[in-house]
Amino acid sequence: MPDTTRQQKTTGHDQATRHDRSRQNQTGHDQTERDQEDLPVQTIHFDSDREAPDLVDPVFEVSDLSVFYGDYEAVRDVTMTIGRRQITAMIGPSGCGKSTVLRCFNRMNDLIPGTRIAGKISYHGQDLYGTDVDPIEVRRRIGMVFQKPNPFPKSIYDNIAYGPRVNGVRRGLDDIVEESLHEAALWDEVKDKLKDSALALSGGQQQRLCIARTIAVKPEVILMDEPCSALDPIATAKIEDLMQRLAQRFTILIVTHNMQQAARVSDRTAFLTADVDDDGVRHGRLIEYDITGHIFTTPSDNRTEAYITGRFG
Ligand SMILES: Nc1ncnc2c1ncn2[C@@H]1O[C@H](COP(=O)(O)OP(=O)(O)OP(=O)(O)O)[C@@H](O)[C@H]1O
Repeated sequence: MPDTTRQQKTTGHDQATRHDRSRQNQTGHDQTERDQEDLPVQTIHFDSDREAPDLVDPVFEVSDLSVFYGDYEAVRDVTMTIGRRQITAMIGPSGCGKSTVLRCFNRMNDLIPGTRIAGKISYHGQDLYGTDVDPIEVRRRIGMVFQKPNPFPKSIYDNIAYGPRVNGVRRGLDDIVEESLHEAALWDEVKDKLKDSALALSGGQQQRLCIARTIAVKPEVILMDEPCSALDPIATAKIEDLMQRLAQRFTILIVTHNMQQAARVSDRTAFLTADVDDDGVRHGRLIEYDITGHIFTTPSDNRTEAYITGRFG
């Protein structure tokens, strides 16, 4: 394919080096990579002026994490540190274990029978899976927003008030509801219909309602599992704007299939993929974890390069 048909992925990235790496990919890696010469290179826009965050104040430290569903080791040996008030994206091809890893951060996998982990996740230095840790309290501090908006079949008000009520809050609910809806950038759209059913909202509004519901119990961390995959581009843009604002107060981890989204919103990006062991079993692995700008401009691993340029996955 002539070079003129290739799009420049990011500013300042060396075309010759990229081409050389591509050749290595062709010869060096697994069969999931497609024929690179036939495919256009994907354009990922990355704001290169964005400040690179450091990890001086980690919220989570993950070491040698493996996750098993029964005997099946779905994810193997993940080690990464999650910075406070940063947005960390997890990207990678379908089935590489992104959601599996995400669910470990608030022990949601505990709810799936037969699931266990090996290795360690520390939360502010404490073993998240320690025997003295209450998983319910973990899920209050580390909230989750799912792929499909899932409001309760209740009023907008009662959706937001639900979590605080369960936690025993009886006073000041009106303020909590208003603040949470403000923080989720939904207040102006719903302030006159708080008693209406949440199910009457649009998909994008429902997802912001779910974010407001998560915020209402005052978590420190918000996990988002493909939060925009069911939304149109306008609703997606609103959620992305919202994430940027929420990151001033919350630590956010997001799983996304949308690499542009990871490049647009995240401070750090983890690239996972699945490889096949000698027994023919696929295991998810963390290939590369770095500042998002590095992942999308100068990835260290050929497989990351191949994935972000659309050559496999
Ligand atoms: N509840 C479960 N029981 C058994 N295996 C599971 C379960 N959930 C996921 N798996 C397996 O674990 C592996 C990783 O799945 P996971 O859903 O975490 O990947 P993913 O990268 O999030 O995929 P996708 O991008 O398609 O959502 C897959 O092989 C999947 O089939």
